[in-house]
Amino acid sequence: MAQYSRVSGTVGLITLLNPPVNALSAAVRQGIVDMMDKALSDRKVKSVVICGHNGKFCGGADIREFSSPLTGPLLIPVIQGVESAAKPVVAAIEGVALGGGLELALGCHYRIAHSKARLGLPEVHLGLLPGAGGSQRLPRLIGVPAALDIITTGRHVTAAEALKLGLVDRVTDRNTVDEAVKFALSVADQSPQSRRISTFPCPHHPDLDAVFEGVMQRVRQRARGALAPVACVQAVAAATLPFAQGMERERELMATLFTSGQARAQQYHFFAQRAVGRWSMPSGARWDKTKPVAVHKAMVIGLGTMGRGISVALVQAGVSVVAMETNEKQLMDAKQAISSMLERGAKRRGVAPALDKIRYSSDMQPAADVDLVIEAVFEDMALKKKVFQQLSALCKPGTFLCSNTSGLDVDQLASETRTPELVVGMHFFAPAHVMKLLEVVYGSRSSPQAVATAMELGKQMGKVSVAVGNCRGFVGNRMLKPYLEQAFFLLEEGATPEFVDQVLEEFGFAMGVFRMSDLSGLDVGWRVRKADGLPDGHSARIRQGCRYSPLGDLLCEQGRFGQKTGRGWYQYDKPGGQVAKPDPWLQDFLEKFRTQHGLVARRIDHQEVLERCLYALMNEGFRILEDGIAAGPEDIDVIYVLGYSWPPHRGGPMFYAAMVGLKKVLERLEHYHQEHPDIPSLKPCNLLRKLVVSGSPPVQKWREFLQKPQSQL
Ligand SMILES: CCCCCCCCCCCCCC(=O)CC(=O)SCCNC(=O)CCNC(=O)[C@H](O)C(C)(C)COP(=O)(O)OP(=O)(O)OC[C@H]1O[C@@H](n2cnc3c(N)ncnc32)[C@H](O)[C@@H]1OP(=O)(O)O
Ligand SMILES: NC(=O)C1=CN([C@@H]2O[C@H](COP(=O)(O)OP(=O)(O)OC[C@H]3O[C@@H](n4cnc5c(N)ncnc54)[C@H](O)[C@@H]3O)[C@@H](O)[C@H]2O)C=CC1
Repeated sequence: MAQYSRVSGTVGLITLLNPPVNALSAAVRQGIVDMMDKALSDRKVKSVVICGHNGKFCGGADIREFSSPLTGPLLIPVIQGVESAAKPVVAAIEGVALGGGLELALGCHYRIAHSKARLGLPEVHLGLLPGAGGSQRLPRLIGVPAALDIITTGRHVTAAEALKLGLVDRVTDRNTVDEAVKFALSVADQSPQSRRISTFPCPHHPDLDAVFEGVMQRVRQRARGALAPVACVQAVAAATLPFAQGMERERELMATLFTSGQARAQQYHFFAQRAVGRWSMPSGARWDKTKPVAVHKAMVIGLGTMGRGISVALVQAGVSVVAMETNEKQLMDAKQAISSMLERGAKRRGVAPALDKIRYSSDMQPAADVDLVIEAVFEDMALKKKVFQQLSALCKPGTFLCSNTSGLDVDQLASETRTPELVVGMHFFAPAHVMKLLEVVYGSRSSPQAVATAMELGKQMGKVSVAVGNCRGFVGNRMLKPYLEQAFFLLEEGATPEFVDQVLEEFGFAMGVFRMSDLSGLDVGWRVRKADGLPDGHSARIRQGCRYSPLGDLLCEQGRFGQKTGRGWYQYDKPGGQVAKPDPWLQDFLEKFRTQHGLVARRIDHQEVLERCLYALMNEGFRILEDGIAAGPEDIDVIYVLGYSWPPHRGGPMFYAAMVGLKKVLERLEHYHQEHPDIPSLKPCNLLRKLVVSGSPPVQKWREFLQKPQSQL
């Protein structure tokens, strides 16, 4: 709803009221219409201010309403009503003006923003475009190139930038509503006619065609099959037409997006990201019942790829860090790398680099005086156990001990300490200062407070933290195993790395499985498999009664570790080279391998690659739910979109399974498992069968079918 009052004698003040972000629900839209009528019909009122309750202008349309038929007045005529008002209307922007919120502000005749306000049109992240006139008014106000940037990236603009762009008329550090009221008084006698953005011509640009062409090319490349970014460019292009025609084009494009599965997937992802914050543990411990401990000082142990990024993320979150490394050369390199990452980050954010927040050490002693430790040494259980023993002896009581292990048993690490309740996994993703995902792994003895503290610290670092149970590979890497396995089997059966990657990239992954493996380094998994007892030079294809592909191990035995060695599933022009090219050596190697094992290459099509890789991965997702390792499908989907480049417009693997149809997924898995009975990951899991028998309920209802995991505490 919206509230109305008259202030300073002649200003009508309309306050949007729909906590927490004053989203434009049907009631709010109706409230705007009614309160505008009131203000316009009140003779004493000469001008109007629109603001938001509780220091937040407006977070946009109410996204929850998108899944049911639209009711109440539509936003487009509501905004048109504001713009066509005969009395000047001023938007007082505090907190956020996003999406429909900014579109409403663009319908006002003046915009005053608080210096800390953020403005933006993030609809593209919801699979939509700014469909309430935003794609038509913004370019008219700030020009096509700047509007294209804001609309296609969905980024938030600071008040300072908004002022520079001409998006707002004034920025203030004072009470924004008071300033807006003063401003409204000062323009009360002026006609708003010349301030109606819909009447502005689209600003001239010397080469608009080239601008659109360049942006469209970039957008298509980045979109990975998403429709919304492309439609955003098409909508802005229509701003060069007369306003009414541009609005018609915006409406057409919006209607296509609005009813697309992609928009549903991206809106699901929006709420899933928020849902994972409401974590719970098998013991019944929950997010709202457990207070995290504030972390002021942390230690990072091991300054390789991960330790460096984690240190940067902590410093940028305002935590003091002691960064520790035993290898002298690594320590020197890390100092340089961390400083330059901090400097680049600070430059981007327009602040001074917090270099004084980090100090370095080559021994463990400083662990005695920190609130939390994150261990990031090699993925070697014996080494990690030793580190945890040392920490247990050194740390003050209450210090949280965390491991960045990619998949080792957190309980085993905890059992090396005197305080297993303070041990959790904090599994970051590379590069750790950039990637938004953090898996927080609770072991059987982790305390709720340790989980809450790690979850909160993740949030402080700008991550989306997902609490997961303890098992080999946790959620993300556990699901990756059957996916990788299928890709290897497909090579054995006749596919090429280029073909498998092409299919997966067309699906929307940023990188196919083989390019991704080359980038991460093939040796990482190889070392883990060797630690598990994999004998060197052993190329057996059946292990413990199940099919096994030794291809990855054989490549490593040849020193082909991927991009870093210049050779892997592809060849690169040099070690560390970026451009992957098909390697004739690999073709030859695969042919010899097939001959050696009596395999005959067959033609493998697009559908088989996609189904075998993705359905095996989803099947493991169902098992993870069945085992209670993830609390719900949303957790898995957030992990896959934010950590493994699953395309957001496909929601995540569990959402995608529901979109494809659980019955179809089940049938195809049954088919492939019949063809390959020695591949257990293709055997459909019981939960999938149960859901199909229950009529394939929507993903939001799956939790009702999950058994409550047994409390391990
Ligand atoms: C047949 C079809 C014909 C079709 C024709 C179509 C024509 C239709 C024309 C209509 C055009 C309307 C177009 C339009 O207006 C589009 C939009 O505005 S889409 C929305 C754009 N806005 C956003 O994307 C902002 C989303 N929110 C955020 O980014 C953040 O929440 C925000 C920065 C605002 C605050 O962040 P933070 O403080 O970190 O809080 P949370 O993120 O945790 O949020 C708190 C709480 O609020 C919920 N929430 C936030 N925003 C919205 C929202 N816009 N709608 C509903 N709910 C919202 C959020 O989910 C949290 O609640 P939980 O319960 O925890 O989930
Ligand atoms: N590289 C990746 O993409 C990811 C790795 N991880 C995990 O993070 C951990 C670290 O991985 P990376 O950074 O890739 O390894 P890395 O090999 O780049 O770095 C490990 C560092 O630890 C140092 N180190 C070894 N023993 C030490 C000790 N006792 N004390 C202090 N430092 C010691 C090494 O000298 C080296 O600099 C592993 O457990 C790995 O599985 C987790 C997520 C992603």
